[in-house]
Amino acid sequence: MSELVSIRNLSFSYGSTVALENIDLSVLEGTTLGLIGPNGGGKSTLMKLMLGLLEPDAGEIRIGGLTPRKAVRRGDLIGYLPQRPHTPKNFPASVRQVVRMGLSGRAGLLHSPTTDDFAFVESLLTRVGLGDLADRPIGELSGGQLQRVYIARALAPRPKLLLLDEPTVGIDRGGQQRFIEFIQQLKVELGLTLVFVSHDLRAVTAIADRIACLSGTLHYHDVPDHLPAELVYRMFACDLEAMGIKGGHVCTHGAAETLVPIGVGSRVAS
Ligand SMILES: Nc1ncnc2c1ncn2[C@@H]1O[C@H](COP(=O)(O)OP(=O)(O)OP(=O)(O)O)[C@@H](O)[C@H]1O
Repeated sequence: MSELVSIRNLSFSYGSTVALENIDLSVLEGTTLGLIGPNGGGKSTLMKLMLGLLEPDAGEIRIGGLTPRKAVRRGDLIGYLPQRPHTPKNFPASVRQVVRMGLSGRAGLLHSPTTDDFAFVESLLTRVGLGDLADRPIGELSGGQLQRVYIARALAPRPKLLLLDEPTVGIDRGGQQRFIEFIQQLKVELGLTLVFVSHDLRAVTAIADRIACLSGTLHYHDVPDHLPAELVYRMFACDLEAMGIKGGHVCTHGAAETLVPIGVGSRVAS
């Protein structure tokens, strides 16, 4: 598997507030990276850097070998599902029209969407379970249905990488489970690579091949099964076992703030 996202020695500050320091991360093609961390840990900042909305102070990010800005401009590399997509009430567009808007990135490459692109949108509408609602004004949809519209829109240009920012916020437990199954299925069907930011440890550990834990620096980058229970307890004040999550060994480091940041492929020692 080749590396689709490569982050090397990345640092970023907002003025005097250091948000990210010396981050090394990689995401292999066809895998899912779950990004976790406490509030203010730098997850959103990393997303913004990956989308080219912020520029690193030091280090670099490459997506498919390109800088994030170039990767976004290419149109068919990165899809993004924002945390709470804004839908103006009475927005005068149908579900199909909103999903087709996602083709504009790809159209930038090809000048105008092809019949093939439109056919792909139709197949996406079916895949996300909105085939019967394609002509419905989006103002009439439920929150869960709207979320599917925006996933389909993000996938319309056929990106290799889909960035999901807290996609299960505001969804009930059953809905979260269905969403996880749904996104896993889409990933397999479309051959996607996913980066999934979430506070929902259950969702992240269920979906991710690897977990990255950020709190200014990188505290963990490895498979979910080795996630140290102690690290989770200190960072999130919650108990892996009580949550029914299969966690790893107990971490012997001190408080989260004093944990030693780790490098790519390694994990906090037991
Ligand atoms: N626009 C901004 N200006 C100044 N500081 C900022 C700005 N955005 C974020 N920060 C700071 O950068 C740090 C990282 O914030 P970031 O939003 O990336 O964390 P996060 O992990 O996404 O948090 P949360 O889980 O609460 O969404 C925090 O200290 C935050 O206060």
